[in-house]
Amino acid sequence: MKINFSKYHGTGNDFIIIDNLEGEILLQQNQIAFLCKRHFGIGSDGLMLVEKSKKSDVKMTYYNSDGTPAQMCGNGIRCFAKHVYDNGMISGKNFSVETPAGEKHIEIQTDESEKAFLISVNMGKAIFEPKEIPVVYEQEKAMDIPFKTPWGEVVISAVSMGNPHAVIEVADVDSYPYREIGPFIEKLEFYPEGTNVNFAQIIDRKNVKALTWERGSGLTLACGTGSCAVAVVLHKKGLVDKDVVISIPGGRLKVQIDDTITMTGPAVHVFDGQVQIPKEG
Ligand SMILES: N[C@@H](CCC[C@H](N)C(=O)O)C(=O)O
Repeated sequence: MKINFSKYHGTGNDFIIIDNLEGEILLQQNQIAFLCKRHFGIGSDGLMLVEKSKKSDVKMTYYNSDGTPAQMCGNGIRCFAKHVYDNGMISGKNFSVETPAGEKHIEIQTDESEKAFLISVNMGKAIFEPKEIPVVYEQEKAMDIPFKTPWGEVVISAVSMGNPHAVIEVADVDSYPYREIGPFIEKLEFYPEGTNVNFAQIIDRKNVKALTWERGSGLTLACGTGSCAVAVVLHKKGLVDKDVVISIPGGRLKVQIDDTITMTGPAVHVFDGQVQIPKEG
């Protein structure tokens, strides 16, 4: 079977987007993993299907590069929003997207030439209840929990942005052993569904440098939900303001904390193509 796809990135977090408004495309885990595989497939951090929604304007179904589903993707939803907007699948610059993490609201911000193109997503509320993240923890909030690792003690704050996150404050992201500690924390039994792992270095009250080891995708150049998780955890601890710029290897994301959290950043269309899908199994 051959299918059409589009390739996007949001601050270097890259995605394959496939239109499935007719519901004819059913991809197995190994097929998604093949498409996302660098050097062998198209290559991406994740894959999204555009689907019909009964309650919102459109529905986003998201998969990590290993083919596992995830509830939400912050960079992904901006790319998804640009795709459905540019291809006339929705009308207007404000619309809603159904995700497994609830309905998200999009605002496309353009100048008249449509050259300056930013997308804001209302990401909803951050979730701190241990059972809802989920983490195995009996107290009210799983903040500042120490864990022993082969590379020394690591202190984690757990939060959900619709998907699970660990936030670890570090003195210097670049020299931190994130390649070892990321996959170790991702698979801790403390997170029964696994977790995304964010390393955060506070620059000042409005700027944080961060890096994310993503559940199901590994090290990426950016993570939108991870950037929100970093901002909200550091704000809760009184360390940063309500408006924070998160600098990640692929660019910068603006996070505004209010009753709900708004994330703003770019989305870039890279190319379109057609690909032969390998057999299931
Ligand atoms: N890249 C994403 C998050 C994608 C999902 C994540 N790996 C998970 O399994 O929860 C983002 O920009 O938020």
